Amino acid sequence: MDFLKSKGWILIRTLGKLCKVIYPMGRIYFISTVCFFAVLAVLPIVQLYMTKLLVDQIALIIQEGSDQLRHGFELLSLQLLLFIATPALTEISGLLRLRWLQTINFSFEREVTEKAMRVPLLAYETPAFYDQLQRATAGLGSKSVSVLEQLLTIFRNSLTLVGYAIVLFSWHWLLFVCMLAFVIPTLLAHWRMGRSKFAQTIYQTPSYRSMHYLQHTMRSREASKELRIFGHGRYLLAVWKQIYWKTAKEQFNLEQKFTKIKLAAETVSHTGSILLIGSFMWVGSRGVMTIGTYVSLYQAVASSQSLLQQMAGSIGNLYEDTLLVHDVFLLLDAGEEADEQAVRDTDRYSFSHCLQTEQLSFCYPSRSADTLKDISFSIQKGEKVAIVGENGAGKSTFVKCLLGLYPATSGRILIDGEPLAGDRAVQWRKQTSAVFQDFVHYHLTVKENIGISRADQLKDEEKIAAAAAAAGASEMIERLPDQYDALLGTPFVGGLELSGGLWQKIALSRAFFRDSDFIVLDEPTAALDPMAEAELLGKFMDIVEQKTAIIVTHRLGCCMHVDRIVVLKDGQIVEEGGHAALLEKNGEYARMFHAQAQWYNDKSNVTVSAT
Ligand SMILES: Nc1ncnc2c1ncn2[C@@H]1O[C@H](COP(=O)(O)OP(=O)(O)OP(=O)(O)O)[C@@H](O)[C@H]1O
Repeated sequence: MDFLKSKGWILIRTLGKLCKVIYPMGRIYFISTVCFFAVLAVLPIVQLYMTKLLVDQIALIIQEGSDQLRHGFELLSLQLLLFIATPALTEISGLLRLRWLQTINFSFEREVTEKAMRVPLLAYETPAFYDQLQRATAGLGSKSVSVLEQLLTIFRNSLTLVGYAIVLFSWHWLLFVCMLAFVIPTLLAHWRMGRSKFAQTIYQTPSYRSMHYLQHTMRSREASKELRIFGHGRYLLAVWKQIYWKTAKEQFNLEQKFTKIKLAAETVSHTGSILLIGSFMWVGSRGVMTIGTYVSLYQAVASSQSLLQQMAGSIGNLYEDTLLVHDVFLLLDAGEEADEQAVRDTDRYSFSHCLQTEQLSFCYPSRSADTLKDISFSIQKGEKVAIVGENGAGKSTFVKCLLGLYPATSGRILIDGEPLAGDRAVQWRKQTSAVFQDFVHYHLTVKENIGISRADQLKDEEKIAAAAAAAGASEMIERLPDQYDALLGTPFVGGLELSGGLWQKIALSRAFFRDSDFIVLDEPTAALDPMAEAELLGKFMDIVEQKTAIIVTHRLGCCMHVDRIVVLKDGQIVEEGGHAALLEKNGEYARMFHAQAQWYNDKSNVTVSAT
């Protein structure tokens, strides 16, 4: 908000930057659009001159008779040409402009999307980032285009105005100066309105996000079941309605306030123009002016007044839109993780020894207390470790730190003794693979769902089939009508919906498809049936044989297969060791294990006693 204070400077800088960014996006369109605008700017002046010639010629024909007719028809032919040329040029320039604007829109949409994929993951933990992203999504392309259109309109109107100014100057210099003075109140009104509207957009962004969220929830497939069972649609609708009318009222009030100011300003401007035209009538009454001159002066005053009003509006809109574009440029200039493209495959770093953390602490930006506290941990290349602990212990957060997705708030994460940051973090991620708890259901084909973890190998059908087999998904895929080409997800025509467990198998296949040294599986069997879980865990060690693997799980049965178990509690490691050793220790792990085992035993007891 600081930049609201230094408004003029921001405006100039942002416009300069916008032109610099936009020019390379379509040089030909840029130059041709400017040329067309220049020609279209001159045409009204030519028309004004033509009107004067025609009116004077008609007066001559009335006075002198048919001798003057021939020249009159010549002038009419020119007038016809002008009538045809003006709309033709307008249409052609409109088409050119459309193509140019499409190019700009595409480039900016792509930039914002790429930016969203490149910012550090931690940005997604701050509401300010979502606000900025929402504004950018709501239209960097269209706002930039609007800025350009305003600029071009101002440029075209200025050129036309120069023509009118010459006509007015030719009579008296004071005429044009008066015209300029009359429009100053309107200009100030639009300028202030532009600034206020921008401030309102910034202020209302969180409300807009809330509205979008509520609308999405009420219309989404995910929430549709609960909405019908719990019937809370009316409640959500009422919340949405309250926010909608609050923001709408604020906008209406602002518009109402400025409508009054604009009307007052325009009244001043129109009164001034009428006074000027009245003065022409007075001069005309003294016989100093031809009828043609009177008509052209009248037209020059009326048209330049309308142009100046339009320009005042355009300047106000330009101001508002430029501030919004500046806000989006702030997002585009925000810090990024090291550039994935720049960290080339040839720079690929090979994990050879050990991943470790030294007194690692991590705090989410929205929280005051550390989620991970002072964790010192290491995993050797090839080792398989299970991380267990109660809900909220910090398991998922910890593995995200190990994957280089979150940076340490204090302490260090080291890969083969080197800190995990910058290029090294990007290089490290190229060697990692993961299945997160909230893995994505891509509404793409089965093949794409599996192969996008190595998009460059998407055509390797054998490898895709092998990854599916490793995750126990082959049989299910082969039963689908189009097998690996089947489209998943019902939102699109022909899409198939899978069960939760089958989606999880697809997510596992995706993780296995990626050639990675390090793999993290966060609750990989949560949605699997007992048979599928047993099958996956049975061959898990074979699948990850060559890899370093971490499995986060609440199903403690699978801990028997790993080399080491780490128990997290309140963001700290409280126990570490093998299954047997931890049971013998009779601590946190043993307590959790027995709680689960007892449940199975109790059930089996019930079954036994019942039979
Ligand atoms: N994005 C976030 N922003 C703020 N706090 C978060 C965020 N994600 C998780 N937390 C908090 O961090 C703590 C640890 O969460 P985490 O998901 O790492 O636990 P977990 O051990 O994986 O839990 P579970 O077994 O339920 O999956 C919790 O108190 C949680 O509320």
